[in-house]
Amino acid sequence: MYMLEQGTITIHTENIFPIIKKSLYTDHEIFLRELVSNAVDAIQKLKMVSFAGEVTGEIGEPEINIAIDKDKKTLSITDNGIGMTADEVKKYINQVAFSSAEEFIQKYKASAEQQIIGHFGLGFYSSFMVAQKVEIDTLSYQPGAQAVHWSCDGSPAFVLEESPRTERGTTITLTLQDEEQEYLEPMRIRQLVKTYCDFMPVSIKLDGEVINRQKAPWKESPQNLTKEDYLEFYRYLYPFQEEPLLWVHLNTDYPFILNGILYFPKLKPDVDVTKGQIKLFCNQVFVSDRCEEVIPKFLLPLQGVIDSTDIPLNVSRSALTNDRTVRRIADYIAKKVGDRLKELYREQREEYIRCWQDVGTFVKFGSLNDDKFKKQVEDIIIYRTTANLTQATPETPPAVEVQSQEGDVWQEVTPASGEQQNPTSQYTTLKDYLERNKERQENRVFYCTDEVTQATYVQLHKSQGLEVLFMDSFIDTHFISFLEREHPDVKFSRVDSELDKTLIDQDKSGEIVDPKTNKTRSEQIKELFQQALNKPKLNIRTEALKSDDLQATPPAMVLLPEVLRRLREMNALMQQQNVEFPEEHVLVVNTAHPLIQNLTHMSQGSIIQEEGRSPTGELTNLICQHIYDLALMAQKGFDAEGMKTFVERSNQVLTRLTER
Ligand SMILES: Nc1ncnc2c1ncn2[C@@H]1O[C@H](COP(=O)(O)OP(=O)(O)OP(=O)(O)O)[C@@H](O)[C@H]1O
Repeated sequence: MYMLEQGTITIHTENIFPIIKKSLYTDHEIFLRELVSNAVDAIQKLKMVSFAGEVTGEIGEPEINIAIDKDKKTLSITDNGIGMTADEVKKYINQVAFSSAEEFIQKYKASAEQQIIGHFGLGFYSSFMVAQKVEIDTLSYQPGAQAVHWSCDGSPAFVLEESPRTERGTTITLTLQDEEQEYLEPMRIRQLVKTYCDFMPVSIKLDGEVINRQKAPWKESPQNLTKEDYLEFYRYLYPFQEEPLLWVHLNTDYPFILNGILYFPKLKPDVDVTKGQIKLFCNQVFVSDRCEEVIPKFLLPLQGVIDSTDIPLNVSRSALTNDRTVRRIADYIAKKVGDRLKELYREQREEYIRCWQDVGTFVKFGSLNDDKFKKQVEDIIIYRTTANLTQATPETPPAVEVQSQEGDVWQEVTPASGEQQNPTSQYTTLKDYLERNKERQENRVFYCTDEVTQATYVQLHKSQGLEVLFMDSFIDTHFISFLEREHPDVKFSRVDSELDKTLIDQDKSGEIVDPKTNKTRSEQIKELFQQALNKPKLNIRTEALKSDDLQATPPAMVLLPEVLRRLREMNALMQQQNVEFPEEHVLVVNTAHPLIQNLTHMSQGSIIQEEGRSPTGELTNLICQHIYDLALMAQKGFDAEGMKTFVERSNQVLTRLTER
């Protein structure tokens, strides 16, 4: 073989390879991505010169072949791309590749300790991380080109000679180092190709079998993809996961190039919302599983793919966070997500409602964190309400979306899966709520944070025509504070924080004064409870609650004023623990309830008795305590002692009642 040249690669750092190897200690496997990327580039360059009419004849089917020779301990990557002439090898390999190697090391040292995303674009020399010897065998597409063979054993010395190769293209052969023999295992190579090269647009073969997918759906135009295509791609990316709720296809080339598909997953309580799940690609080459820097914080739980050549990849993560383009990309993503949600709200309301439970969390979190996003979505934030906004009865839920005359409220359709919320649930925006209720409760919002424990309170409001919003997702506590800042004139009260005057029957308190004691009925009841409960800090109030069905209203209710409750919630948050239910709460005794009325009659019988044991008086006390416990139950659970007392007292009361 004719020797063309023997020489040393001009680099300024003596023996660059040990440094490369050490710098990238954990990331050796990426050499394959780099070599396959070069092969894809070579094929694309050939296509370009062929389009330009510079190639005579057919260029054939482009492909990349990976071959393993366990005996020789070699791994080779062959492409039928553009190839290189001897001069090009000298220029691109000896000079370009190695000067970029040097540059990389300088950069790497400068940002020591800093993690660099995916060590992307390290290029040809990264093969020295795993190889003790690297050979290039190549034939350029140029007419009459001489094939050449280059080899280098890891020292700066190289050999360049003529090669008998007759096929256009390039073969890179690595003789693997002893400790890198894992790359002789076909399984390992398959796994690497699947990770890094799955969506590269050229078929990659191992032992004659194509092992990559090639098609990158995010590069397609959204018009060409069906719902099933998106779902299929999702299942491929995240096998064994529940179907995503919806997706956003990103597609822009100005002012930066960005493609991608982002999926809204169904949120799991155990999901780590600080850890991104989106895969970052650069020109269909996988770069990293982590690209938190590029995604707005509130969208981190999204899944899917983004692909951009405009994200700088060989910089530290902190540099990336501060990069202007990256910040603009993050803004763009937020905007696109907002647009998609608005579109869904406008065009597929029932679908929007179906997803709201999960999507709403993103939207609220985003509104809290991103002012621009907030402005975008503020009109599409919805709340489940107690209002009956349509005529449909629960037995015959409509099969399609029903809009009211105003066009601003709607009825949810029966969800296909059946596991969604109550099909008769209705939703409203805050704006519509305020508008609808402005006559009766201007600038006042009643809300419920727990449908089960606050059921009595909700029922009471509902029965008097007061509309209650359900704000029961974990983010809502913060979100209510946010809404209050946004709407300073609107007052938000939880249903159990106070009694609106609408709920109280002002006439019924029309008081009969007992001639014997000179006290009103209400005063007697209050005293009765004060004595029975003996809690100086408890504020006992008597009110006649309005009701259409006396049995459905409670005999008593515990109220915790909004301010007090929030203070307590804040303390709990800060101390990371449950804070005791404050003793300074309000007990409203419902003088209109038959139980309370019976109680006064009963106690009157006992009060006038002479001092000493009074069985009726004791029973009255027990019942008062019991009524209080029942009311308290809506606010807090029992501790062990409380539970024991409650059960014992229940039995005692029942026994006494049956004795009579
Ligand atoms: N398989 C190949 N076929 C043809 N030319 C190649 C091949 N591999 C490498 N080259 C040439 O060698 C040059 C240097 O490659 P190297 O991988 O170091 O850097 P790069 O591909 O230019 O950039 P990057 O750092 O993004 O990988 C390439 O630009 C290309 O001209």
